[in-house]
Amino acid sequence: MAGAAALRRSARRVIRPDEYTFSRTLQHAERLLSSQASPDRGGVLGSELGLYPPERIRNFSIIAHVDHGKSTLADRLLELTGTIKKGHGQPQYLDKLQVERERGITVKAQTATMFYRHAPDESDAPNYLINLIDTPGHVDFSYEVSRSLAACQGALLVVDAAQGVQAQTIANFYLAFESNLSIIPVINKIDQPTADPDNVKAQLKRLFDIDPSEALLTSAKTGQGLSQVLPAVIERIPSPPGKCDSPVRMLLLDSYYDEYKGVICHVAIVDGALHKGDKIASAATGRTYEVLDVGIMHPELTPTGVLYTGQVGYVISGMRSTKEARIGDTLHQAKSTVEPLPGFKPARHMVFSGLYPADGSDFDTLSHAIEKLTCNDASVSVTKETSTALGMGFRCGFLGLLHMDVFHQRLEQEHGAQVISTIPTVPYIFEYGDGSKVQVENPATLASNPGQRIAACWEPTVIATIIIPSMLGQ
Ligand SMILES: Nc1nc2c(ncn2[C@@H]2O[C@H](COP(=O)(O)OP(=O)(O)OP(=O)(O)O)[C@@H](O)[C@H]2O)c(=O)[nH]1
Repeated sequence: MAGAAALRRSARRVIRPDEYTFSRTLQHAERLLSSQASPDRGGVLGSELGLYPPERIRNFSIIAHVDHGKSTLADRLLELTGTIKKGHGQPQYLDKLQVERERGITVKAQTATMFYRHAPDESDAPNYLINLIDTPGHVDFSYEVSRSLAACQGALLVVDAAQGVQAQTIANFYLAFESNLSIIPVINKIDQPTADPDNVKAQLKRLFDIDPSEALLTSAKTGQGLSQVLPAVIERIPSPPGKCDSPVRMLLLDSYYDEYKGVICHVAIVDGALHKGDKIASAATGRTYEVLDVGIMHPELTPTGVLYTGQVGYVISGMRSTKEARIGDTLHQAKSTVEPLPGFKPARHMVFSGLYPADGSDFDTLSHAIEKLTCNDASVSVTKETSTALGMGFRCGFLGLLHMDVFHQRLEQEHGAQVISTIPTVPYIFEYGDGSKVQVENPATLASNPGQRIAACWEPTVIATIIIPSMLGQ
């Protein structure tokens, strides 16, 4: 235990006259030691999490237009806090899917817990627990963004210093604004020769009424200005609300299926504490489960045995399929009655397409692949359909064309399915002479002779606001 002795020594070296500092530093070292001794119990962080009451927790998202640098900024923050090693050789760490890496886009929101030391505490032990949620920038995935924001009290609004405010900056700003989040503007990529931070500050003032003095100027590439980011998170974003001594109540943010571990739910603990072995119930289905494993994303699944009020982490509770893990559901202590949390707006499917196996005999393989993938992407709707030309297949609803493309690519890459997809269509509503209406997602399902006259037909329209630079408007 030479390492243990060194840790103890380093803990003692930083002892200050202040007793609180002393005990925290020593406790931190002890936790590290116990984790080294029993890594499988979740170690480092098990009982250490108890050192972070809600006032020492910050939960925030990074929101931005696509490619403005969210994932790179997230990498830098993870490095700054020692959550990942510098030069870990895997840029955009939180972009884990192959499709995300190939296309350079974030598709799925990801969470990471960081431990950070913020003045005025004098010890060198971390004194804040910060949960960072990296969200997708493309409009098709705004459903992921709004879900993530429900677990946050604040957001970094990242804007490219050269491109300025773009369409998704506006859409994401309003998502965060409507969720009452504290917004910290971050003007990123100031290293670029065409960067014009003053112009971006003026845009932020004009469009969102953000005081220019609030903007942080950063380069996630060179590291310039990054040291201001986490202090701003701590000083400007409120701590999560919640009652520590109430029975446990948590919001189910996301779920995915792991071949070995089963359904893994991401949760935000709103009230109380959740321990391994606890019995919990779903407010949506009434089913009860035993907590088999619980922990944080640090940045990978790290068992801790417990999660306290205000913390964000994962729970494994023997759910068989992600259909049981309804996103937006409230999980709570079994046998207690609790007020369910508000949940989320359901996903609205904008585009429908038929998916068929390239070889008709592979229907079962495709069916299996779709089932597995929808376990990790609950925003896709799936119904079976049959086409005279293509045989048995599925009609799937997506949030947009990019979402459809990404789903298709994931089916092929992650599940080895060979897929033919039909031309995407939008849902239509037909109204008959008697006033009855029918929504049609697949042209084949519209009765060719319904026995009545079609009085009207509607297709989706959007109410759009077009914002263009004033130069082009003249
Ligand atoms: N010059 C410069 N380039 C940057 C900076 N930050 C990020 N980039 C680059 O900008 C590109 C997009 O960065 P990402 O971090 O993937 O952007 P994102 O906002 O996460 O993109 P999505 O996940 O698709 O929404 C990458 O090529 C980065 O290397 C910066 O501060 N300066």
